[in-house]
Amino acid sequence: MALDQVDGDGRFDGPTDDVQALATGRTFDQPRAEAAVRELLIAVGEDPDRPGLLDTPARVARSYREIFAGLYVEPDAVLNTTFDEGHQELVLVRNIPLYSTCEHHLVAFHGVAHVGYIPGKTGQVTGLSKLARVVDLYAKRPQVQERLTSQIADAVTRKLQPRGAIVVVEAEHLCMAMRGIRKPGASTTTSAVRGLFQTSAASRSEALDLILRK
Ligand SMILES: Nc1nc2c(ncn2[C@@H]2O[C@H](COP(=O)(O)OP(=O)(O)OP(=O)(O)O)[C@@H](O)[C@H]2O)c(=O)[nH]1
Ligand SMILES: [Zn+2]
Repeated sequence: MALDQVDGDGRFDGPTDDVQALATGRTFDQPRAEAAVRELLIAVGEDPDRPGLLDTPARVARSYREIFAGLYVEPDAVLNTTFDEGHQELVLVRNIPLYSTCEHHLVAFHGVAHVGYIPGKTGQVTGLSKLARVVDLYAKRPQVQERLTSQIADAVTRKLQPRGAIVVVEAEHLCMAMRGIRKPGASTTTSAVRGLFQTSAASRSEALDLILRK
């Protein structure tokens, strides 16, 4: 499967077979999104026919296509690429930049994700970039931070069958910064642990020490 043909924005450049293997069955409706943005501009009291806004509906629609690219791709498929390294200890990718969209307000939350796992008996590992791709694809959906964190941990557990998986997400929610309660700088940390990290406090705290080390 040619996963590198799935760009960060979810566009497919590969042959049809690859698209079928990865597609979720959802599609993006560009004309409908454009019409909705035009309606929204009218609803907020703007004139969508003034020169500065003429291209805005099409532009915003394309932007949504990119921001929600993870709706059209099956994230698990990213983890189909594995290889046998016989490695039996922690693999941890820290500080994976993350941009997602709060499903309550459709504004951004952004920060970093840390993804770690201890390979299963066979020592089967995946490419490091694949962990970042899974983060990216689940982030590019309407989300809440808790679900995003769990979905990443569950995908790693399902696909790699590791002895344990741990995911920590640290993010700032613009819905709490630019509006509403207006607390810029407030940071939310969520974690999801699976397998050994649930049962062994020592393994969990060792991983958390490494993850949160500055
Ligand atoms: N648990 C959780 N809450 C979130 C997340 N993103 C946004 N929220 C919260 O979702 C809640 C939605 O609350 P509502 O009362 O329905 O909406 P609202 O009137 O716009 O709320 P305010 O943001 O407090 O103005 C808010 O408290 C947000 O802070 C998230 O990822 N996880
Ligand atoms: Zn929000």
